[in-house]
Amino acid sequence: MEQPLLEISGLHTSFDTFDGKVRAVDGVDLAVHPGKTLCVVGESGCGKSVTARSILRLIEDSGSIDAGTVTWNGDLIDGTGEAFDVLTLDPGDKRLQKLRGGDVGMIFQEPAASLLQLRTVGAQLVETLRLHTGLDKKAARAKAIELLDTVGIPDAARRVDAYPFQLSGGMCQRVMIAIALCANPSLLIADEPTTALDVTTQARILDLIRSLQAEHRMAVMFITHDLGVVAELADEVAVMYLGRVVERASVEELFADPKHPYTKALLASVPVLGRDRGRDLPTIPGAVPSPLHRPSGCSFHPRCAEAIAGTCDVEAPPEVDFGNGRTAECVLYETEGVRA
Ligand SMILES: Nc1ncnc2c1ncn2[C@@H]1O[C@H](COP(=O)(O)OP(=O)(O)OP(=O)(O)O)[C@@H](O)[C@H]1O
Repeated sequence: MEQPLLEISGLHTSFDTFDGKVRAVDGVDLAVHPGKTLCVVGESGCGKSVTARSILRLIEDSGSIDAGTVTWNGDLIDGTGEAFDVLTLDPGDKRLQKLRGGDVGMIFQEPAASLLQLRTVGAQLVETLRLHTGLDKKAARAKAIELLDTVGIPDAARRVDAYPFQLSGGMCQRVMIAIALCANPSLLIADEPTTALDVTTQARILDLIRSLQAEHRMAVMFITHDLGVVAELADEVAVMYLGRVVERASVEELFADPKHPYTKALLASVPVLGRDRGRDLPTIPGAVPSPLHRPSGCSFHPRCAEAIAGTCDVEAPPEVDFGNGRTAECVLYETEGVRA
């Protein structure tokens, strides 16, 4: 397979809280390839957002990235420089600024919280454009209007002077996408960007991301708990549970032959039209435990339908490597693959 654009290895991120140290991300390995979409999926609280924010070191003061590497190969791939570890860069390093909002665009779940409410969308776009592209004010404004038009904002020449509070949630999300795309990023990190939107707007935004990706060969890391979105968008999938990636597979393999009992349970809880009407869908018993009270052995064992007493509650599960980038962290496959 082609060299990854971004490689995360052994990432540990934690937060200091009154109740103790929360190990939100507890040894994550991931790779995103140029032009491909990696979907990171899992229930709320599994560490998806903290993983995404750790990539650009956008972690609150109470948090710290304790270990791991985040290797950016973008400059190596496009021939402008070397690969480097984002986590070891000095905070003032130009490469970090170039990544944030430049080579890596980010869109978040709540556009209203990410956009400045008292500045026009045009001003926010122009500022980002000037920072990353060096355009003068007039050219940046023209580009801002063009971008708003690209993301499907009707009457962009007028809306460029609107304030975020004058726009609908779907429009604000499109503005966020326009800002994220300002500098033609090689990677777009999208953290549940459509969760708060109605299904029609959601479908439009997914279409938009897909078409922009096809045009620019942009890689996408898409965080979601919605397996319907995964089926539509993903090339590769990483399933996260309690701060770890418990299964990695191509989207076809994941849906056709899920390995980890957690993945199986997630898939079983999605309705299938024509099959599940009038039937109760299985749900995963219990809830994701707090990382403060991590179960012993395999973290999923208290909720697992296939847990083996005396093993899964005692021993950390092995990471089994099935080849071709497919892995599962589960003792059930110990004899099938190679221990990674
Ligand atoms: N600033 C913080 N202080 C303390 N704990 C935090 C902080 N941010 C996140 N966490 C904890 O880290 C864990 C992972 O959170 P994260 O937001 O990454 O999960 P998620 O899988 O993205 O969930 P969601 O889909 O709800 O966003 C959770 O237990 C969360 O409570």
